[in-house]
Amino acid sequence: MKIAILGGDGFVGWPTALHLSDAGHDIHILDNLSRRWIDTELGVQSLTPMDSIQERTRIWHAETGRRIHFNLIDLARDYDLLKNWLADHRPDAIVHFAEQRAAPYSMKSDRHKNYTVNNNVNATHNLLNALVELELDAHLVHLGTMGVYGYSTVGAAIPEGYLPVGIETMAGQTVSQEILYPSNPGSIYHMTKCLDQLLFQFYAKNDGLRITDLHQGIVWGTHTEQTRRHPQLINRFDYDGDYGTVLNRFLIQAAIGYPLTVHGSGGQTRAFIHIQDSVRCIELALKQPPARGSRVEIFNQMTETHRVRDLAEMIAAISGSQIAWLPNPRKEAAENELVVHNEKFLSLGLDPTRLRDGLLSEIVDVAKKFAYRVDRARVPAMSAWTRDIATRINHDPEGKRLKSVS
Ligand SMILES: O=c1ccn([C@@H]2O[C@H](COP(=O)(O)OP(=O)(O)O[C@H]3O[C@H](CS(=O)(=O)O)[C@@H](O)[C@H](O)[C@H]3O)[C@@H](O)[C@H]2O)c(=O)[nH]1
Repeated sequence: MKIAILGGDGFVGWPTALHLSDAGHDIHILDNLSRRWIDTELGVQSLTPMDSIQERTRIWHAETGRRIHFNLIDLARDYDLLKNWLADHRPDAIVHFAEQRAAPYSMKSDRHKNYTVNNNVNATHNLLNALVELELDAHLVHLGTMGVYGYSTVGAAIPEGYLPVGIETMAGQTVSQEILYPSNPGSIYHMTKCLDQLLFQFYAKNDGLRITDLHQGIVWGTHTEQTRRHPQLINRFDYDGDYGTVLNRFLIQAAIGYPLTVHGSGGQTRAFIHIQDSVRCIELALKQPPARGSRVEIFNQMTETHRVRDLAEMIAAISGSQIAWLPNPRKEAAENELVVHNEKFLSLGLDPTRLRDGLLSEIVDVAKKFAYRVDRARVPAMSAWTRDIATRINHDPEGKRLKSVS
């Protein structure tokens, strides 16, 4: 297939481009390189030394003889460029990662909220709009998030996208219907993915677009089979307080002897998936396009759930690290249960990488190898969800934002 990978320079986009190229597909990356600009804005860099996208694709060609094409296009702002590119290339499938993906970054300031909403919603809408206008019947696979479901304290199992409900009619009868699972975002970033869901629902219904939405959990790990092939193909690894996700942060913190930064009681339960499984799931989803005219296909792209404090304790036990119990900069349930249905990918043959299988080698191979590149000052998560929380954190009497270390 000819596949366009929108956001193919990012943390999941790049290994996906390599994986699909390796599988024989004709890969075209469209990216505005915003993630690299945001590194510059924040004054941080990937833990792993990362080459330019042009250099990465040159190395891939030298290693494999296969070409990955790169196009500098901003989906949210360059509608005509996007439309012209789609008209010229008419891909068979499109994988859409081209959104600002960090919840703390989206909550940093009013400017960051605006940027995240404008960028994410416009990128998705421009794409859908162009597909209709060009009568392009490409299968669109979108990287959504488990965070659209929210983290209720009720603890009911989360279905794959749709919830069966009984609605009482005027005549007093109960009719059953399947509705999109009610959105319950926990950040501006997560909210944009909820808005995406509505855009997809409308365009699938109105124009018959074929859309798959992957509700992905927190990705951990760095390497995939293809990124290991050459040092310059290495994936990015974020450890800072805005873009680093919890498990990868704990791994690098353990490697540099920094107390593991648990927010609140660490009772937050979240869904996880290894980067290798993430790229496999995308390939599986591409092989299962929904029929034209059918509703949006939704998969829960996660393989296991963990409580934050259990992860911290597991890594502390392996590495001897201390745990720092910090006031939570986010507004989120202090404790939640999470049971998630993910049978669709398992039935398509996904054989999950379990946390325990991959954890130690991740610490040794990546975190320790590149620990010298860490700026410890960029480890704390400083983005507060509300003004009240910001005030509370900034007026921490100990001046260290630390509740206790154990
Ligand atoms: O040092 C830290 C960092 C995070 N947390 C806690 O860990 C949980 C997860 O935080 P995260 O930063 O790992 O994940 P999140 O903000 O939810 O976002 C990440 O995971 C999402 C999947 S999910 O969480 O919605 O399933 C993706 O959509 C996003 O792109 C990705 O950045 C939160 O309760 C947070 O308070 C800590 O305790 N300590």
